[in-house]
Amino acid sequence: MLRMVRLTLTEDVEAVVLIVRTVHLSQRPAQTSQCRQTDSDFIPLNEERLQRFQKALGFESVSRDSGDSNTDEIFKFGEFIIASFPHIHRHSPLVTWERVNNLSLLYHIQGNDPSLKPYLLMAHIDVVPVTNLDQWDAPPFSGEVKDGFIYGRGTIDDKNNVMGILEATEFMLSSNIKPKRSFYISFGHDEETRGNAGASQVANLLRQKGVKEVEFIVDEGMTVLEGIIDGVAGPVASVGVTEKGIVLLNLSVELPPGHSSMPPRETAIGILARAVLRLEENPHPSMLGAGVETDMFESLVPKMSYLQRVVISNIWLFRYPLSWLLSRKPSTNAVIRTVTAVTIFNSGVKFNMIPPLAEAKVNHRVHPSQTIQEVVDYDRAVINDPRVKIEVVYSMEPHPVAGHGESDFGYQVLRTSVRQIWPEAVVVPAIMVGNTDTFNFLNFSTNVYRFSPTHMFPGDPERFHGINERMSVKNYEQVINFFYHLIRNADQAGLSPVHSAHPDL
Ligand SMILES: CCCCCCCC/C=C\CCCCCCCC(=O)NCC(=O)O
Ligand SMILES: [Zn+2]
Ligand SMILES: [Zn+2]
Repeated sequence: MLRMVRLTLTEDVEAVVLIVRTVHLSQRPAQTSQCRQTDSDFIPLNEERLQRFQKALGFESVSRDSGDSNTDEIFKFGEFIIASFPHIHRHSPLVTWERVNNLSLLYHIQGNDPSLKPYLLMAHIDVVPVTNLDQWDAPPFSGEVKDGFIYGRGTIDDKNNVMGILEATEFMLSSNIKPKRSFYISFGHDEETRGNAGASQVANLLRQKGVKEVEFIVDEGMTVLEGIIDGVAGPVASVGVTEKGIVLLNLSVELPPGHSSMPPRETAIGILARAVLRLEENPHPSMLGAGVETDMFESLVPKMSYLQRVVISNIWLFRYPLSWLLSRKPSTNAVIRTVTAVTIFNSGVKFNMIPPLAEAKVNHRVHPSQTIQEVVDYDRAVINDPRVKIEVVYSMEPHPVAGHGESDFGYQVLRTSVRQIWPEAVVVPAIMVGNTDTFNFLNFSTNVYRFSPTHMFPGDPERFHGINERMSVKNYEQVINFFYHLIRNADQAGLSPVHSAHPDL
């Protein structure tokens, strides 16, 4: 009897804690409101603009590995950009631009208020190679439109952002609109192979020019997600306010070669296969509750049912079941832990020779609550086999967390711009699960945001570096208008929105 009473009391106390915490979160201030709409605020996706994007997708500007890319195609894509946007490249006295290291591009657009610190927009002009050609619904370098979707490598990574930024800037200049705040645009040419010859050189050049600081930076990143986070209805604009680290490991096993008719009990292939299997079967622990993902879930509260609010408002209590739920999908799993991908596996010389060497590349994307050292130590313990040599090929620690509060100007400019294009969206801070060129620019600003105005539905995250990369025609129009609104909003002294989305968007 006594025990029963004690249990009831404990449950009551927990219930009160849950209710208090839930109420507190749901009382957060509402997000930005919408405002007046005028026609000059909207850039229609006419045939000319659509065709420019399709042509951009036609360049096979592929990066395969450091120093191994289609430089001819990348250069031609640059020439196409220069020829296609006359106000940016020829007519406007406000713009200075140059090629950097022959293949990347840097622009400066002069604003008329020198007291405002400039900002930086980034994107990259290279793409990853195409695989599984026979499974594409349209040729990957065609830019073909099928059932309302534009198909092609680069439609979401990252020619959408390159062309969207250019269209928005060209429209502004051709409409004789002069920005108040200066801005830079950087288009790196080797982001897909770590950006050492592209964005890194652009950063060096900016430093040489005496640029020490920018107000904020926006590069490719997380997206507008709909139906992807279980139980959350409507669009969620996830803005990467930090970025996962990366570590590339080379695992190798060396054993004496010999005749396959007299094999040893274990081969280098078998030993290495067991090591990578152990890594796959022992994922790094969930870091849920330790960082930005907590802010993300708390910002989602307005989109949730009462029961979900209770869970999200008390992650400390529901950490384990919530981690289990999120782990089921690769896209949500990537947000809560350091992930492990065995991406290359090589061995064997001849069918009747015992292999002298087996090698594998293991690519980790490191959660911001962990360090590279912790990840390598964990792997070593999991593999637990001294015959497997573990070498770090390269690594980068996770990025610092950018401000994402009510008074963080860059974040609010992004949030306002998103809400003007997707009025029903909730804007949430998030961890960028992939990597970007921003690591070259971290010394220029603490306000670094990784966001692509790509509207994604279930099945779409797999299109990154995958099969049937595509973007809807309507979404490409939103991309252009998102960047246009962002450029206009960055001119405001305060944070209140000035434009609203076109009704057709
Ligand atoms: C609970 C939160 C759910 C989040 C779901 C995430 C859905 C995925 C959406 C966007 C992911 C963008 C990642 C793509 C990375 C693109 C950049 C890139 O390729 N960089 C190079 C590299 O990382 O190797
Ligand atoms: Zn990219
Ligand atoms: Zn990519």
